[in-house]
Amino acid sequence: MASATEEGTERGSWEAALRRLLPHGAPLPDEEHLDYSIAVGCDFPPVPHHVSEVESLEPRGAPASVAGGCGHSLPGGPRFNRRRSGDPPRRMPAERARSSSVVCTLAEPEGGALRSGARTSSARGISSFSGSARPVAVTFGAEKDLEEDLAGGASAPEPAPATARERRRGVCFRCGKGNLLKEREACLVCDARYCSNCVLKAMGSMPEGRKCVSCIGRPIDESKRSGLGKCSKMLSKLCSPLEIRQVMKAERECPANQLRPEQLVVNGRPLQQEELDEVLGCSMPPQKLRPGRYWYDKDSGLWGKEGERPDRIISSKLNIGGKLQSDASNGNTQVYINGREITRIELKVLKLANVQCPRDTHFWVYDDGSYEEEGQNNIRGKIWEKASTRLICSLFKLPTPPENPPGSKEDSAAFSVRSVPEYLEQKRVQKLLLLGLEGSGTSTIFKQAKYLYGNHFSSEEMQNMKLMIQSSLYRYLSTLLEGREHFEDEALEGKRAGSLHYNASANGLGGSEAQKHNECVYSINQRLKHFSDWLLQIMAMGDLDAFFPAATREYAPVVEEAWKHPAIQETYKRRNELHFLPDVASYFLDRAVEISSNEYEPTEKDILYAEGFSRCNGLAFIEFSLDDRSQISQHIECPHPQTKYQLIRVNTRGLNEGCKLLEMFEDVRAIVFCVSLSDYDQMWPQSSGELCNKMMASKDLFESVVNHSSFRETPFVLLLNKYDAFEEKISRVPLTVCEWFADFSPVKARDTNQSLANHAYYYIAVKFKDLYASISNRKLFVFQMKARERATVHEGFKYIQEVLKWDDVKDENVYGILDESFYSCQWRDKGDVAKRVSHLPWVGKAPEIRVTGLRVMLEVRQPQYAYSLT
Ligand SMILES: Nc1nc2c(ncn2[C@@H]2O[C@H](COP(=O)(O)OP(=O)(O)OP(=O)(O)O)[C@@H](O)[C@H]2O)c(=O)[nH]1
Ligand SMILES: [Mg+2]
Repeated sequence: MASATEEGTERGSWEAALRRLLPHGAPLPDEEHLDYSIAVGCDFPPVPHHVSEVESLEPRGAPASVAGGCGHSLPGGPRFNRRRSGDPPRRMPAERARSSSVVCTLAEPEGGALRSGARTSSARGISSFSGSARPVAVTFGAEKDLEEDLAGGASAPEPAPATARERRRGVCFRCGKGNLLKEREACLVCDARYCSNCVLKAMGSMPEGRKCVSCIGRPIDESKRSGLGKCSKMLSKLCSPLEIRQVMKAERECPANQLRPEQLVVNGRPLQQEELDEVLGCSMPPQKLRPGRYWYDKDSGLWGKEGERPDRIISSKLNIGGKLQSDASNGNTQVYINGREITRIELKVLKLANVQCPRDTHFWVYDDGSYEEEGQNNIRGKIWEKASTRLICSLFKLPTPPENPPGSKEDSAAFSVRSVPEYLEQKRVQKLLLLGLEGSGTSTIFKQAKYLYGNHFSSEEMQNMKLMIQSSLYRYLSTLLEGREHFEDEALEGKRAGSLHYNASANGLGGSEAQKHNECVYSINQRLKHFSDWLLQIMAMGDLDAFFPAATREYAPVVEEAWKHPAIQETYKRRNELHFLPDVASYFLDRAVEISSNEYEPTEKDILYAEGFSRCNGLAFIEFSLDDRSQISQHIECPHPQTKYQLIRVNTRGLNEGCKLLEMFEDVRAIVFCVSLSDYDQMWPQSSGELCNKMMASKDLFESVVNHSSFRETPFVLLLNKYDAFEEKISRVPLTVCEWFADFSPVKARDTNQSLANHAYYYIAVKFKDLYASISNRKLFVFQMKARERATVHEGFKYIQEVLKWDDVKDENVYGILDESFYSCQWRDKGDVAKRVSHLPWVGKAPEIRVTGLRVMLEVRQPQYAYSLT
């Protein structure tokens, strides 16, 4: 009875409700034909988390675009699910946890990562969310995954849904609009990409950073780890700086985005949570750690990927992972460090650092770099002590311990672990190897690059440069004094031989008269003679650096006196005969006293005019970018990272010491070889000590580098430098003094109305091109330079950049037309091209300008030149 009454009441209530909805007087349908959805839909507001509780649409089977959901609203507006009003909502515990986290985030921004400053975006998140009731169920994916996630399960982080990845790049996952050129913000978990209109709606208040609301709590896609905390340009336009800071902080620091211990396997064993804490909490943790298998040498602190060479040094003595295995880094050198067989590159660097390591040597290396042979109890030195070793290590991507380890007195706050410089981790670093015979201008180009691209000289480098300039004064003076002695002997000899008669009668003359006849324009007084003998002796013993600069101030007045002495000035007039006296000698000797003073600070010009870069090391490098985007602030990640160049300069001394050094540069992107045009009449001591023409010496060096097996596939750019000095010299000294240029005909220059220097320049360029073509089947790129003029150095680097771009696409044969140009460039429009080439002295007639695809191609050919070659 009771149940009959209940049934009657229930029936009465739905009939009443239905009657209210139907037109007045319309008959009620019988129960079989009732459509429940009308009434039920009204009972359930279109709030996403309520909707998601309903499981009637089989989320597993839903297409991924819906299941991935991520804010992508379905056409046709809100959709409700069929459910009988009496049915209790059924949901999994995991689902409940997930949806409540969403609710909390959205409803209480203060409780999430975004506090007061973040309200705008969270508010936006809420309104949009309720406005577009999102499809069902959806995002909350498979129950199993959820359970695992919440339990901090042992499985690897769930990859982003494949369908999300497969989506076309330019299409927004929410509004479906596509535009390849527009930036998209991607979810760190599922890689769903959103346009600027949708990103805040899809990601809400971002309590864990850039994740779709539905991905909150899930581990990130590991490939995105390096981008954590780096804001995009799009987001920086949408949110206030404070909001950005908080979102980025949350992205970096929230627990869900952290590595899990089992993702790290060290020496063959997955880490425990305490071990991970120890690694991350030590004073020198491995930066930018990613999941993977690593080896760790707890004695030295060396750390690397399993099967690879070490890539950083972290704190030593950490109790983590298993035991270090001998094959941890896959070395095959039969040389061992702390039980690990080291790799070939480590062995090479050890050899360069003068560590004796024949086969079957077992070393113990400690965290301060000191090392000893196993069982010998005798520290033999410190591996990373010398600056040159550190430099070589960083060039070859081997780590070195920091100079001021954290916690040391010097600088604990400013410490940053940069065992491998950051740029080496970026793929877009292009190494350029700058080579050339001594004096060709490589240091000048290097220094100009420092000035040009904001890499200023450190105080240590300035001090080095100052000492170098001060000691060169003595080198120049000693060359002059030596020349003077030689010229004096020559003159007196001539005098004696020329007047035998005079000599005979001179025997009868008094002392002062006789002395007069033993003098000539090259003679100096007794005091200077003493100084000269002393200096020349020091030079002969190679002790210059031991005496100077300590003695610079003391002797400065004598240097000045000697330089101004008529005998030295006479000697200087014959400087063409003094092969080791560079042009800059007078520039510095004129200011001997000023330069020798303690207060002397080299000017920019002094630095550029000084020879070389530093006295000791033959190897130097800098890194720079040529794109004009340097002003982009550091915390805004550029969607297309700038191409960085690493300019590595090796001087000839470095080359002589070991062409083996060149082997280690096989990964350079281009060889930039520098030749001084004005060397054609200079002499140069060969390794045998014999003098040869300096241009010939340059040619030999060029040939040996082109022939080097490491550079078979490497583009070559030849910089023909010192065009200014060459222009001045060519009218005085014929090019034919150099045997290689014996067939040069200046007459043809007159025929073609070119300047002699211009004509000679092309002649030399083609000589090098021909030489190159006889060895390599690649093409030689030639650029004319005046390295003392900064603008031409910048042009030179731009040119190199274009060569590399060309090299990247050449196989696609887009630029096949470039075959024989001396100077080929791609610029944005023809006007730009014309402007850029107009100042180049060798652009004879109007250059040929072609439009190829999106770019303008410039080709400059020299038809006249072809004729003068025949
Ligand atoms: N006139 C002129 N002098 C230049 C030019 N480029 C470099 N020099 C000068 O040539 C001298 C030697 O140049 P460096 O740059 O030291 O030559 P390098 O190739 O580095 O030689 P090392 O450092 O000695 O191996 C310096 O005095 C420079 O100022 C140039 O284009 N024109
Ligand atoms: Mg030099």
